[in-house]
Amino acid sequence: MARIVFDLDGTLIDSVADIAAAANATLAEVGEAPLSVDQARSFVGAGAVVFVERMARARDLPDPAPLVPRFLHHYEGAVTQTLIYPGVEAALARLEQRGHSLGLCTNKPHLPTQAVLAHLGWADLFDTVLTGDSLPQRKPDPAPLLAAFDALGTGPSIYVGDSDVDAETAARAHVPFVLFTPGYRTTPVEDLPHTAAFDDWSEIPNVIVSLGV
Ligand SMILES: O=C(O)COP(=O)(O)O
Ligand SMILES: [Mg+2]
Repeated sequence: MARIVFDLDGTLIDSVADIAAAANATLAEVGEAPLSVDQARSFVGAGAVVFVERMARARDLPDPAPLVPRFLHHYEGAVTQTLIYPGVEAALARLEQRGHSLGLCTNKPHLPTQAVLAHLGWADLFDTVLTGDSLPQRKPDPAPLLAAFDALGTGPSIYVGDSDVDAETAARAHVPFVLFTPGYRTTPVEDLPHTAAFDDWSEIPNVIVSLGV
């Protein structure tokens, strides 16, 4: 049986509306105009600090540092607009029934990750959870992904994610990468290295079988 690790934002959940709301609450506090949801989506993937750096650049703010704690404060409980992609829960239940172990490796910080997992009733769904601040390194550094696989014991490894950062992380960790194409990637599918791709969660159990694990 395999160790299957999943990314969170843009892979299991569509959370950009909550992230944009936290960003826009932050910008409002410093008298700046809001981001569009599309703009916010294009800034997600490399963690909260990089998100704030991109947001500050978009508003010509020279120093992102003071915005980081403000953004994290608004982000902590930002769960109400987040949606689970259709078919995710049935697919994860199926994989678990087949005996695979399931982990989470996200660049989302610990507090909003815990908040959204609790909100969705997923607090006990994953056998291990690595967040953007669990280790000194975050994706695309392979360390958190490798730590997630280690925590799941032994067996073949598969990483499922949506973004350019995820593709690079998997390549650097030397593990097969399964790409969820409707997520938050900013690069065409054909330009992202991947082992397999899918656009509907009902396909994932068969995709995993096709990888021979
Ligand atoms: O917080 C981010 O930037 C991205 O989170 P993810 O790694 O779950 O896609
Ligand atoms: Mg993602």
